[in-house]
Amino acid sequence: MAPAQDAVDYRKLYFDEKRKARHRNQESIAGNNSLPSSQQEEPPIPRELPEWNGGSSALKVPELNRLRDCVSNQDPGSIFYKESFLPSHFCNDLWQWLEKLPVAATAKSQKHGHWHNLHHSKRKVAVFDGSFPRPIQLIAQALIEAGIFDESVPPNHILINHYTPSQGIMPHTDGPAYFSRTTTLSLGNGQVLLHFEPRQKGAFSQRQLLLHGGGSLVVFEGDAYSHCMHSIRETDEEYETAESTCCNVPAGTKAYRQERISLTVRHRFDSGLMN
Ligand SMILES: O=C(O)CCC(=O)C(=O)O
Ligand SMILES: [Fe+2]
Repeated sequence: MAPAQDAVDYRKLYFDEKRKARHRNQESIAGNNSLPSSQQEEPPIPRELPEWNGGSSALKVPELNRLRDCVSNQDPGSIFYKESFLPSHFCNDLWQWLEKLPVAATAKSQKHGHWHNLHHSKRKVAVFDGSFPRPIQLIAQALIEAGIFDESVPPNHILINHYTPSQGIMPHTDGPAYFSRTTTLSLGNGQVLLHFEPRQKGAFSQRQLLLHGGGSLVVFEGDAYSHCMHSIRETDEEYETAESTCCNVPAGTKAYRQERISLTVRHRFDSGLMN
């Protein structure tokens, strides 16, 4: 059957984005070469960050098989999931390190690597943009090693969300400021359901994914990135129950909510602005 006129060619989109990113990198390298050397250095990592005691060697992460780890039936290329992607000792060290990140002086003063409370949702967030301290570098390296990120569009932006058991995130898309692939790692002992719903009613089926804590990895791209919104519901219930649209666990599985920290890793096209 001939493809519909308005169907999105994700292969083309992917290669276009890759080409654009490479072009930007080349431009920024060319630009940097003409700067005085004092201005060529990476933006500094804030000195107030806690010490990292979790070791410096590369993380041993499972090999990913994109076909096997793909969980969405509707669009086999768009959602991948791997439980326990990060080693458990690293998750524990990382949780402790993240809890010690400094807190921004005011809700408005967003600062690289500082926690601040979001005004509208009270959720706590911190951002690393452009330059990464050691534990975040280890994660970025592991994601490149696992083939989730290409070196031409490397992870350069990490948004860390700290949720109480009842908190969630409203339906949204991650938008065009980023390369169209989102990777989220989940820490903590609880679980949540991540909901995908089409931006245009009826365009795709709704889907759910149960995100375990303990270093699980979800990657979404393709229609899940561009044509769906994703969200985590707010609830005061002790657990949520997976529905039949859940891609990775049987319907009826309970997802027990607990305090959770997620790290959303992306390639931002104009990364470094926060510094
Ligand atoms: O915490 C999560 O799993 C989702 C976070 C998210 O969607 C975002 O930060 O854009
Ligand atoms: Fe998001």
